[in-house]
Amino acid sequence: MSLQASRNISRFWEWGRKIICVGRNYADHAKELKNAIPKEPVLFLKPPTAYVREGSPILVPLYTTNLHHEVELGVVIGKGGTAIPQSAAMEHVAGYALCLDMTARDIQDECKSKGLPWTMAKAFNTSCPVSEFIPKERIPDPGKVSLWLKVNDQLRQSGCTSQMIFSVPYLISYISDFITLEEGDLILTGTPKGVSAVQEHDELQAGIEDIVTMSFTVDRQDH
Ligand SMILES: CC(=O)CC(=O)C(=O)O
Ligand SMILES: [Mg+2]
Repeated sequence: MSLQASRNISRFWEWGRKIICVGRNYADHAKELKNAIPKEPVLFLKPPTAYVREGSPILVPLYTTNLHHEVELGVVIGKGGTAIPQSAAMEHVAGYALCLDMTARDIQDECKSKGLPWTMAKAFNTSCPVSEFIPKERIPDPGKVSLWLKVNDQLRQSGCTSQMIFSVPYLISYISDFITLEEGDLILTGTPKGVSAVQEHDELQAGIEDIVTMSFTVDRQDH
């Protein structure tokens, strides 16, 4: 198979591209963590080694006792660019994915209090579970879709992307002003309220309306 033929956007997680995450993009979540409502997007990165797919477990790092789920809409970039105007931003979207931004909340709190970056809290292996690729046509308006997440059949998060402070086109334009977006990059757009801790053997299920669902088990890292 030629290199060209092996690069299928519906398997974007295999491409080794950037995962750019937006934090505090829902006022109700910023409030539950006692964070200020941001005036500009709060950004951080995960490496491609953070990806995990259904069938493999989410691993709790040895150094945390408070691993949280954050359900988020992911935007898959189909056409790269720098300084993309908001008016053209949607032309750069190939599709979407349902994502979890797994967060070691105790480590994040410690980093925040020391003024340190969140890398240990956000970027560890398996910190980015993703669903199958959702073609762009299946979500005509990314500003109007509902997301939910259950832990052991109990609903923990339920929100709508209409609650986002910064819209998908705004985020694409804002990010591309200083990080060149490339085909296969993923943008995580932030989480609504309801984040909570998960334990070893928990079953996580999440979905976007009747468009996609996914499930993961939680396991402890063994070394
Ligand atoms: C406080 C956070 O962890 C920010 C974040 O990731 C979010 O989705 O909001
Ligand atoms: Mg998040």
